Amino acid sequence: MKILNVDQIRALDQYTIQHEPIAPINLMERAALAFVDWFADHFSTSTAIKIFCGLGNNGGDGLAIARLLLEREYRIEVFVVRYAPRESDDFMHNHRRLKLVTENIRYVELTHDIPAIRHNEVVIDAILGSGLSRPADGIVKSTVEAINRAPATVVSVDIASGLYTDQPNSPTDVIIEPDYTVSFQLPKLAFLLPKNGRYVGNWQLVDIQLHKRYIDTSPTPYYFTQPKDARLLLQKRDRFSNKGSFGHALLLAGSYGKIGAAVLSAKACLRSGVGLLTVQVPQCGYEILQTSVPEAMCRPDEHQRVLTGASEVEGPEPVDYSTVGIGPGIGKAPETLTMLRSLLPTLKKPIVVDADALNLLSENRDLLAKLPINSILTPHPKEFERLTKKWENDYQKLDILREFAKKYKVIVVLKGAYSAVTTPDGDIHFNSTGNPGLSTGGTGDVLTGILTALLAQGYDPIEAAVLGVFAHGLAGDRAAEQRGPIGMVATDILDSLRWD
Ligand SMILES: NC(=O)C1=CN([C@@H]2O[C@H](COP(=O)(O)OP(=O)(O)OC[C@H]3O[C@@H](n4cnc5c(N)ncnc54)[C@H](OP(=O)(O)O)[C@@H]3O)[C@@H](O)[C@H]2O)[C@@H](O)CC1
Ligand SMILES: Nc1ncnc2c1ncn2[C@@H]1O[C@H](COP(=O)(O)OP(=O)(O)O)[C@@H](O)[C@H]1O
Ligand SMILES: [K+]
Repeated sequence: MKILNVDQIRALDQYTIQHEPIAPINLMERAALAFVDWFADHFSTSTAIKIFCGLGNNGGDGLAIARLLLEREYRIEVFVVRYAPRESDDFMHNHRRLKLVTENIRYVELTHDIPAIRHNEVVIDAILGSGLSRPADGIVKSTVEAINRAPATVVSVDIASGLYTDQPNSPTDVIIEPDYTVSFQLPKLAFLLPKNGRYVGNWQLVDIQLHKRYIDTSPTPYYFTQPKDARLLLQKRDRFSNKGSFGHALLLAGSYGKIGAAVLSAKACLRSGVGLLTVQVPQCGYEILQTSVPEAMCRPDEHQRVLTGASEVEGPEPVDYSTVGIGPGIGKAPETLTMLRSLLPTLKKPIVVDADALNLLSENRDLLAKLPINSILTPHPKEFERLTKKWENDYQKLDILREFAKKYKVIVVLKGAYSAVTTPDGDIHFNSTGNPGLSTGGTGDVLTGILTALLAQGYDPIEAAVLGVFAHGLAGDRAAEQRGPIGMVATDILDSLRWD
């Protein structure tokens, strides 16, 4: 699914009006109806509702929503925040229509016009939408502050008033902090960025049938991976396949005290369809790995506690494996750095690089240029900051991500809520699956195993990253259903992985 910018959203609106065709006021009615259908599924008619409307089209939506809720016998009070003399045409139209059915419309011009809001009420925030062009001030600011102070449940229409759709807010901006955002048709970039969490709440999309042709032909670097996008990437297994058909992966993982990382990665790799797996662990991990992951072959490193790359056991050279996954639990011993230094230039195919392998790269940046093209790097934000630099805001972070992926011709999976899969072309695919239950040790090791398995099977590296990150989050969502987000652990994700 594409994520469009605010100018494209406006143009999409106009395109739909011209080419469907549909009168602007009817498109607004459709949006209001979609909102009200959602609202009716979440709140009963006994709910006391205060709707705050601005003077643009977001306010117009609010007025139409007010009328439709009245038709459904909700108890509503409407407040128009009169911050300017100008009103949009569709606002005026809906204002007239609402006045025909209720006299209960009040106007907020001064702070003493702002009503008291009680805890069992629901506030619908339709003050400012995607047309925000400057920070909220004056009576808008005072109203937003009053709503934020109130103990009520807040539902924002399209986007929280005061939040920019696709540019950074300043830390001093006053913005609605909703419980829910019900937005129209396409996700907004602002919803996916960590710093905006409290200005978005639980966000939902409602379909208002904006014109598909415009969406399909609009260029954008931003995507939001949906189940159907992921399903399209999944390769079917041939009836006459054998284990040789699905690659032989090499995992370099674990160090003394962190053999669990190697075990989790290995299990995830096997649960993601790899044909054969060899794991190289320090000698101290040999028995652990052979016992807990009998499906994997184990090549003990000649070092007792850390990886050096050398082994007394004969085996293929790393370059001869279908792919290599390196990093989970490896630590940063000098011997391990030496291994990385000699290994990287020998590899020809994309690999997966995670955890301390990334930290070693940050401390030895010359090695970045040695990464095979289209390798997948999976940093969490701290690891990514070490690889690059501190960012001032989430938008700058996206620019840094893109620059890095382009410069080193790698795919970067910046992990977290809505993990951002960034391609060497500068596209960013935000993941839609996963939950805070994944914020627990070992879940990243599972992801490394999954991605290594997909590369070994011959998946295109970008597709492997998008699909693997999606499947990992989905397994996390299944685990959270079973165990709850607090009780779940990385092993539960392994048990929940499914590829159908
Ligand atoms: N395609 C879709 O998705 C559809 C979208 N629809 C709806 O339309 C909404 C967008 O409507 P919109 O463009 O009229 O913008 P909105 O934010 O209501 O108001 C802009 C006005 O506010 C002003 N203004 C700006 N900042 C301000 C501030 N801080 N304090 C005070 N004023 C401020 C600004 O002033 P200006 O910049 O012109 O000086 C302008 O006059 C969208 O969010 C959705 O709800 C649906 O109805 C149908 C389908
Ligand atoms: N709040 C969250 N929502 C969705 N996914 C999350 C969230 N927190 C963490 N994750 C996911 O969990 C994994 C954590 O990886 P990482 O930080 O490397 O953990 P570890 O190194 O302990 O295994 C990543 O895939 C990340 O996207
Ligand atoms: K709003």
